[in-house]
Amino acid sequence: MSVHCVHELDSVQLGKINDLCAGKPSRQMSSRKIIYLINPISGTGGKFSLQEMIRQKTGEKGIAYSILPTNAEGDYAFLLPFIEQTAVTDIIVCGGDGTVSAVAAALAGVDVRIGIVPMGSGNGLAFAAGIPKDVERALEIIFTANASPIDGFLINGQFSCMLCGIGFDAKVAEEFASQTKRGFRTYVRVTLKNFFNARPYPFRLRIPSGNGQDASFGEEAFFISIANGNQFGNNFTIAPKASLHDGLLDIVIAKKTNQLRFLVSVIRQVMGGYRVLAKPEAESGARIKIIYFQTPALVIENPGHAPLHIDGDPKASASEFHISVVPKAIQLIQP
Ligand SMILES: Nc1ncnc2c1ncn2[C@@H]1O[C@H](COP(=O)(O)OP(=O)(O)OP(=O)(O)O)[C@@H](O)[C@H]1O
Repeated sequence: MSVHCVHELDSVQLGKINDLCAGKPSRQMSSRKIIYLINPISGTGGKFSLQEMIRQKTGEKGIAYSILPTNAEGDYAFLLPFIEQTAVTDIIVCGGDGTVSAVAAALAGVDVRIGIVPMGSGNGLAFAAGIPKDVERALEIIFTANASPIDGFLINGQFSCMLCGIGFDAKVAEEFASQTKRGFRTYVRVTLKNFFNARPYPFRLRIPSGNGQDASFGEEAFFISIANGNQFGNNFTIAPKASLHDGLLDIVIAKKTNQLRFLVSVIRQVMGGYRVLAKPEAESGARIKIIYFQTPALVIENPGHAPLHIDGDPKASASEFHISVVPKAIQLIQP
């Protein structure tokens, strides 16, 4: 297979991937061909032993494979020619949500299986799908489990597969991205630091109804989460009723209140204490501190220019966000 549009790959990497695609499976070989993408900086652990385990386990299964590094730009379009000519059957992301998100964005709608070996700081999509952090068990799922479709969504044309946030959690994501050390502890430290300075932002939401009678309401809030998966990561389930494949987005609005109530209401939400509202607009002026509802699409006006993150990575914000679900966007290997 000759390859173009692969400026991210050096000649050694290109050689590896061409060998993988050119090789014909022997009688003992599986018909699967896997590309593992390893993020060298995600999470806290070194990735040397991971590479060793991948080599050992994938070799034992008789599956042809290649291991490549991820790239800081999050550009994975170079994978398409390999997949579209059906040579490569599986792309396995060894990294966190940011890496999964960038790979999924490039491969949405493409006929390829995507697997995850959770090696990030939060691993929200992997945990929402029931993929364990233990590398050996995660690899076993890749070898034995089926792939099934999960939704994604678009926010102002940018793809997300797990969760976007506008406001407080985006501020945390922004500061986290500039830390030299990643991992869970860094998340906790940065979250606590920002918590005491958290401030509400003004928002206006419009929820299309399909019959021309859109619901609309304004709200001051610390953050709005738009969730396809159920969590921020680390099993912190901000959208406890979310399903990865129901064609709906779970929207969580943490309304303006004092810092203590903000904390208590978020904890209550994580514990499943707030029900999903059929008419969220009816609750906007009420005492309830978390508004939780489900919708396939919505528009959020953001006049206070609250910051945005997409799947944990900070992104440029906007004064208005148009958000809609993309049903069955990717094929995820999951237990
Ligand atoms: N080869 C690379 N060199 C430097 N940075 C990289 C490389 N590949 C990816 N990145 C960066 O890694 C970041 C994404 O990391 P990732 O989301 O996988 O891990 P994490 O943030 O530790 O975990 P999580 O998102 O689960 O909290 C992106 O900012 C991306 O630019």
